Amino acid sequence: MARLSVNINKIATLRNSRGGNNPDVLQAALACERFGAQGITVHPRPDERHIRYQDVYDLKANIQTELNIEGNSEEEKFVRLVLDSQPAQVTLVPDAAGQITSNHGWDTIKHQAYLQDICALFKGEGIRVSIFLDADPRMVEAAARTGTDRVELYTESYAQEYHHDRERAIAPYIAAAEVAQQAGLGLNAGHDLDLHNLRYFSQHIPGLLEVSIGHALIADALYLGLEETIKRYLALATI
Ligand SMILES: CC(=O)[C@@H](O)[C@H](O)COP(=O)(O)O
Ligand SMILES: NCC(=O)COP(=O)(O)O
Repeated sequence: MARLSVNINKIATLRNSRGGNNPDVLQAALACERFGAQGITVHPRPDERHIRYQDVYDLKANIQTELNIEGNSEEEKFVRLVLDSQPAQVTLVPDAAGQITSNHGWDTIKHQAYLQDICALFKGEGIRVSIFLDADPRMVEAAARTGTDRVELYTESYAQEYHHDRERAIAPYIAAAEVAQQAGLGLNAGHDLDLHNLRYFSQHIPGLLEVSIGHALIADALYLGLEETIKRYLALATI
C-alpha cells in the first residue's frame, strides 16, 4: 500500500512559460493535498527551469503533507536548500546540470564513500534520505551500506517495457525490492508511472512505501481534472 506523492514540476513549467504566477505552484500543491495526495515532490534543477528555489521554501511553509525534494547533492546550492528548508525527505538523484530529465540512478558501489557522507549529513539534521537507483540488486545491497533510510527505484524501463511484456518488465524490480526488504531499507519508486502501469507495479512490488508521480499525472489532469486524476492514482497506488 504505497503513498502517493505528487510531483508538481510540470505546474511550474507552465507557470514559467509566461513569467507570471499562473498557475500558482503553491495553490496547486494545496489542491493536490485537498484531493488526497499524501505528499508533494519537487525536483528543483540548477537552472530553475521549473521549480524555483523560492518555491521550495514557500511549499515547506504551507503544505501539511510530506515534502520530498529531489536533486543532485553534489551541487552545493542543493545541499544548502535542503538543509535550510528541512523537508521530510530528500531523494538523491545523480543528474547532470541541464539534463532534460532523470535517466539513471546512483552507482552506490563506485560512490559508496560520498553517499555515506551525504546521508550522514542529511540524517544528522533529521531529514529522511532516499537514494534514486536503477533496479539492480547490487545497487540496493550497496545502498544499504550508505546509511540511507530508503531507496527509490527508477521506473522508466518498467514503464517502457510494460506494454510489451509486463512480467519481464517487473522482474528486476521485484528482485531489487526483495533485497531492499532483506536489508531493512524502505522502498520508493518513480518515473513515468501512469494510470496504465501503476496498478500492476503496486500489486507486485513488496514493501512499496511511496510512489512519486508527476508528468503523466499532470497531463491526465488536463483531461480529467486534478481531483478526479488524484482519486484514480490513489486507487491504484494504495492497492
Ligand atoms: C527523479 C525522477 O525520477 C524524475 O522523474 C524527476 O523528478 C522528474 O524531473 P523533471 O520533471 O525535471 O523531468
Ligand atoms: N521521482 C519521480 C518523480 O518525482 C516523478 O517522475 P515523473 O512521473 O514526472 O516521470
